[in-house]
Amino acid sequence: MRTAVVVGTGLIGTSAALALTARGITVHLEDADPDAARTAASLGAGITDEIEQPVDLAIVAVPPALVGRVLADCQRRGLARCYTDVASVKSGPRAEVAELGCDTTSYIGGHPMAGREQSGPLAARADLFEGRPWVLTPTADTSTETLNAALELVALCGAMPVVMDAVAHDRAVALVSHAPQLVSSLVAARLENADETAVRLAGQGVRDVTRIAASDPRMWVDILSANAAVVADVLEELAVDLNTAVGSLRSLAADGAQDRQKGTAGIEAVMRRGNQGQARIPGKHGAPPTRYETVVVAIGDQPGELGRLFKEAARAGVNVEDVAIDHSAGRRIGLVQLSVEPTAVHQLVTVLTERGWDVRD
Ligand SMILES: NC(=O)C1=CN([C@@H]2O[C@H](COP(=O)(O)OP(=O)(O)OC[C@H]3O[C@@H](n4cnc5c(N)ncnc54)[C@H](O)[C@@H]3O)[C@@H](O)[C@H]2O)C=CC1
Ligand SMILES: O=C(O)C(=O)Cc1ccc(O)cc1
Repeated sequence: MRTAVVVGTGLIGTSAALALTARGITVHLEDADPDAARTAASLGAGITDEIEQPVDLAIVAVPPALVGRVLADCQRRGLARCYTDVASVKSGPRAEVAELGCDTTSYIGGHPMAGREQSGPLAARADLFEGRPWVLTPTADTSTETLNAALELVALCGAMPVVMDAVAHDRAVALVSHAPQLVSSLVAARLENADETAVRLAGQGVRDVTRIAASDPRMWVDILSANAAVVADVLEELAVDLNTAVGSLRSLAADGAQDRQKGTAGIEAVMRRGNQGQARIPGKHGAPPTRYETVVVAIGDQPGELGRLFKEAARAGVNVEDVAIDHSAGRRIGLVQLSVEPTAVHQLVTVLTERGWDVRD
């Protein structure tokens, strides 16, 4: 691939454009909002010049409900030889593409499984898709040239291609992305009118569960509208589990020993099922799930502390797999949780302690 056009230069379009530009591809940028295209260009994602000859690949990165119309328009203008999109749902856009009479040989559905809570070009990152699955949904119509162009796009973005049927894709993302988004928002919504004294106690657990509750509501209305029935099915099953958990808690709160035993068994069962499900989530770069151990280090709330800590870990020959920081309410220290391979814990704790760091048990 030598040339491409990104139509819709928001978070996802600009991230893809940055990755392609970094690999020497000439990327044209278009957006219904000229400011968005100009901003993407100023970030080094490509150029806003008119397209004079059809480019190798057009990447349609607009909200799901617009994919069909925008693709039809791009094909009418003869922008590219091959076309793909990045929408978070695949069945609706596929049906619209067919209804609008688009050329289905030169179009393949796509969905990179990576995102951020923010929207727009300023939130874009060239490495957003690095090591992440990127679903492609070819049909019997899809030409080999189109499939190959999409596979090249995925490779150039550092992602891993996963070929799926559109309906299976929508069911899968309802489970692993769309329902979790709503659950995160619902948990965060409980905090809306909560007492300040309660919210101040928030620790890493609630931060983890509510991180994606900061997402853009308009984008999620678009995504959920396009997969509403399937997500409703997932949440209905969740509601059954939720009611069972409530029943177990009521039993635990009751006086009788038998009730309490039943409650304990119920809660233990749900926790164990959760352990099993969580253990199935793939690790970094799609590797099998890895169990990391956490080393907690207290650091002063001053510039450079975190950098110094990472340097010490590197000097100890320990790879930090993940990091989270818990700020102590009202105190000027942060508790840094370094996730490392279990075999590296001893070495890291020894080195950090020797060098005067406040390592917590
Ligand atoms: N945000 C996320 O975490 C992820 C989003 N996606 C999908 O990527 C697509 C884009 O989402 P984001 O980049 O997050 O949204 P965004 O809101 O950051 O960007 C969308 C862009 O499309 C432009 N646009 C709207 N109508 C247009 C039209 N008719 N012609 C040209 N441009 C038009 C908007 O002006 C905006 O700049 C959506 O289909 C979304 O489902 C996929 C993976 C992750
Ligand atoms: O933030 C995360 O962990 C995500 O999973 C983001 C995300 C949002 C929408 C998508 O269609 C794909 C990925």
